[in-house]
Amino acid sequence: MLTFECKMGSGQWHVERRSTLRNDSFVKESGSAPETGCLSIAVLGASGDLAKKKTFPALFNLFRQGFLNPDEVHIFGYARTKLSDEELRDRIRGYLVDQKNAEQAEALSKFLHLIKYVSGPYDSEEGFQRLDRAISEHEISKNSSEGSSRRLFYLALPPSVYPSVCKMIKTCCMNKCTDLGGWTRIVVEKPFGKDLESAEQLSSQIGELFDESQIYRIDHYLGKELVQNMLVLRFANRFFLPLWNRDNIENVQIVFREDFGTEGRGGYFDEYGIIRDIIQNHLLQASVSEIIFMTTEPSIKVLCLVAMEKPISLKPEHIRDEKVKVLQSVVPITDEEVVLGQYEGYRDDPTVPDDSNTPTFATTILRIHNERWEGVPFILKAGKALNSRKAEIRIQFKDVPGDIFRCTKQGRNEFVIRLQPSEAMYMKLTVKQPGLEMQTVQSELDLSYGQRYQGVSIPEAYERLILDTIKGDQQHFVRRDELKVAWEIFTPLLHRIDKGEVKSIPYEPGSRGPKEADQLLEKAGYLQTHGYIWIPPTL
Ligand SMILES: NC(=O)C1=CN([C@@H]2O[C@H](COP(=O)(O)OP(=O)(O)OC[C@H]3O[C@@H](n4cnc5c(N)ncnc54)[C@H](OP(=O)(O)O)[C@@H]3O)[C@@H](O)[C@H]2O)C=CC1
Ligand SMILES: O=C1O[C@H](COP(=O)(O)O)[C@@H](O)[C@H](O)[C@H]1O
Repeated sequence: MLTFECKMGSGQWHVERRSTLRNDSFVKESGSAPETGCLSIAVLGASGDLAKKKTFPALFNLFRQGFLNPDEVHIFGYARTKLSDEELRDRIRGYLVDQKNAEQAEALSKFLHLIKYVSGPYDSEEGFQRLDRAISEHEISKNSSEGSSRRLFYLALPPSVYPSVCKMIKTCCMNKCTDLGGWTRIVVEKPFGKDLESAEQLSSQIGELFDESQIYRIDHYLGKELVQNMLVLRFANRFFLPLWNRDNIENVQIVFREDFGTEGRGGYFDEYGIIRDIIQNHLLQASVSEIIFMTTEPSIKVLCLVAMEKPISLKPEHIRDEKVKVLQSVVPITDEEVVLGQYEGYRDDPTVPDDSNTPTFATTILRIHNERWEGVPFILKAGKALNSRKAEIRIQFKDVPGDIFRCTKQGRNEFVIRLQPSEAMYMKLTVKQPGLEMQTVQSELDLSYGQRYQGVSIPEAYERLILDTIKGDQQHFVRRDELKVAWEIFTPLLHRIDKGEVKSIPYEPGSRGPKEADQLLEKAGYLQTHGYIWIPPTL
């Protein structure tokens, strides 16, 4: 159900519930078919941070909402740490649910009973044979015929162990036959490699073991509600079609900000930095293939969805083809269009070297050499320990030609897609200031989800993507060629940073980042609206 609002005579908002307007042709086109049969989900690295904070909570939410049928599903945790089933359950319990919610408490207890833990190393057959036996016992207990059972392996592990783990799965844990629709799929987290060469090497190692259709490279930004809305927004609305090009758009910004630092992940982060952690993946691309690579790199993925041409259909391969094309049109990044920063205090983490140049902030401009986007800067900005937490896409339009109101100084039209928090889309526009005088003022047309879709819970990105992997829908995952082009764009810059040729400028935690980044934006043509700020409406 969706909620719709209408303004009543009293000036009160009345919230009306109507059935969701579902377009079944979309479901058919996207190629996912319903599947049934025994489902075993193995979370490898179950003792870790991602597993407890994201993977198990997403599985629990799917279970609670009826997407994981207790008559078919079993969940296995696997890691080296020695734990009993009960100890694993105790570790994750607090992350799954609001303990005071009685309704959820009952579901929680049922969910936890579906979880079994197997301990073993990542590079020896013995542990994986035990995992296979545990899975087989479950399949037998459910009377599942061999050919229909489904096995999903979620690698919540550091990428360094992906090759050996994939080899062990292939040797010991594959679904024995697939003649009744059964399958084995692998979900892989980001970062998938450190540069073009290492990513390609990893792709080849895994590619020798699994078909692309079995690999799901996750980028959880592709699972965010408003990222998923991009195609609909762009291609189902007459408003946008004629405007979405270099004739009307001055610049595009894709921004990721966090108001906290690396918080205990300093060792990992220092090896990768903000470009590999956020920009090269989340902000840039928007999907790659059936080993499921769960990557969390939002910038590149988001850029693809903003800049790509209309796909010939909604089939995952058609969408991913368009994404690859737009990435292939990105020209090499120049050092003049990059500002790096590192927050003061970052090196206090004992796992970070005292002389680290690793950026915790970066603004970089990408230029797309094609008919639609020539001359339009795509500004990708990501930073940790800044003054706010948000992720958004900001499309700034050109000034109105022959402006009789002389209002350009107040601000340009902007279309903003707020991915998080407080999901929203709003259009900043100039209107007449209400009153007797003819004065203009900045205002907005606002679609705030919290207000517009009251009572509709927006799924977590991981929930949606795990469900897609179960359904076999690869649309929102990263295909190998997409990953390759994404690395091609950033590898030369990353190598220059690694060699210390591009320096990170210190910035104060809780600030906007280095002032040089704002100067770069201004140079690129971004005009900030002064004296106006959008405030998410409260109910
Ligand atoms: N944490 C997060 O918020 C996010 C993480 N990711 C990605 O998800 C994956 C897992 O991340 P996260 O859970 O934070 O990682 P952790 O460091 O918590 O590692 C997960 C588990 O892997 C095992 N492990 C850790 N280091 C090694 C090693 N060097 N060799 C072998 N096994 C090791 C440990 O289990 P044991 O010792 O018991 O075997 C650990 O519990 C990574 O690829 C990460 O980049 C992506 C997005 C967000
Ligand atoms: O992939 C990652 O994403 C998180 C931010 O995810 P979000 O969904 O909370 O926006 C980021 O903190 C982390 O550094 C990165 O690895």
